[in-house]
Amino acid sequence: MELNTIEWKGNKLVLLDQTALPNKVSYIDMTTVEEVWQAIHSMIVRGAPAIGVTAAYGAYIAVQYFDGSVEEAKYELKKQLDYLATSRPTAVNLFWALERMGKVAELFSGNDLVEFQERLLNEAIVIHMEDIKINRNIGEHLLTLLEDGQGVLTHCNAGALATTKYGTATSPFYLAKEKGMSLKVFADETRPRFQGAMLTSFELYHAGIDVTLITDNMAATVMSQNKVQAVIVGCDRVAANGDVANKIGTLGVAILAKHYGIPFYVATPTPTIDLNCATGTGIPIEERSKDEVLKPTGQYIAPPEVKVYNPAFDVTPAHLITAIVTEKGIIHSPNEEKLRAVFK
Ligand SMILES: CSC[C@H]1O[C@H](OP(=O)(O)O)[C@H](O)[C@@H]1O
Repeated sequence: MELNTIEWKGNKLVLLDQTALPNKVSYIDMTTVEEVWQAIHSMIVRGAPAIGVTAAYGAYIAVQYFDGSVEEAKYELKKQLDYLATSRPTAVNLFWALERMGKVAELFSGNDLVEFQERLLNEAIVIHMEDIKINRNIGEHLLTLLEDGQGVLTHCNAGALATTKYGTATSPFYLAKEKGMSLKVFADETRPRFQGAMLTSFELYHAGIDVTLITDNMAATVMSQNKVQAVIVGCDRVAANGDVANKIGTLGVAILAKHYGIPFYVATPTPTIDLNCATGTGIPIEERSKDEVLKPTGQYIAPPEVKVYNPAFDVTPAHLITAIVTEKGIIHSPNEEKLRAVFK
């Protein structure tokens, strides 16, 4: 089943509605910047790389039909970049992509509005195409750390649905299948939004990849039963010292992996590394609505009035991470010196 998370079709952005999966495969056209903002905020599109690519197209859409001078278009774009930056706070790819779009405008010195608009669309398409290459390269590097027949646990969805193809944490699973290797994937369901159940098990099953869905509280047991030889997760922001923000529950999985002596790998596109953020304590952690916890499937599972704490991400300290794997290579025992070297 070919699923296009994000597609630029002629003159509009088409997004796969990830809130409807796995029961319905449906697509939504994005023709205004407000629709793009809402799609990111409501998680119609989610996953750090996918958010970045979507925001880049959103920046173009914001001035796609603008009528006025280039200077006025630049002013409008700046306003809309700031607006898109409020859609979600944790995945740094959002801000990285918006900054790239802003740079195109800053460097544009012409007076031709159509050329200005074309430059912006072209940058969004470049960011989109780069994402596909980045993910495949991450998969190639991760595959060197795995052996045929191994069990690999993943948390949340850092899959093709969180990116524009292959995924980051799931990239080695797709490449292994291409190469005739077989990996056994254990996908945590990942409460409270169930990205592992609704998205990871869905995409891997339909790709013919051996995937077993487990509840979050089964991770310790499958590790204790030697079913897992590696853990691979995605990330939303890596701090300069190697601390990693990822979906809530990742920290617990990392602690379990350390306890059982299982390598814990973080699949990391370099745009997700934020050297301006010194440590994990500086990463803004999104808190989402109490209803995501109270009503996971529409029915209350607890008293509606009860207090709820719903941080969407947690931070795994660098010392629990065996390696951060980027499209440029493998960073064993990550630290600031090694992360900064990636950009030299
Ligand atoms: C490669 S996707 C990174 C990351 O994004 C997901 O969060 P969300 O579904 O809330 O956007 C999850 O943390 C993934 O690991």
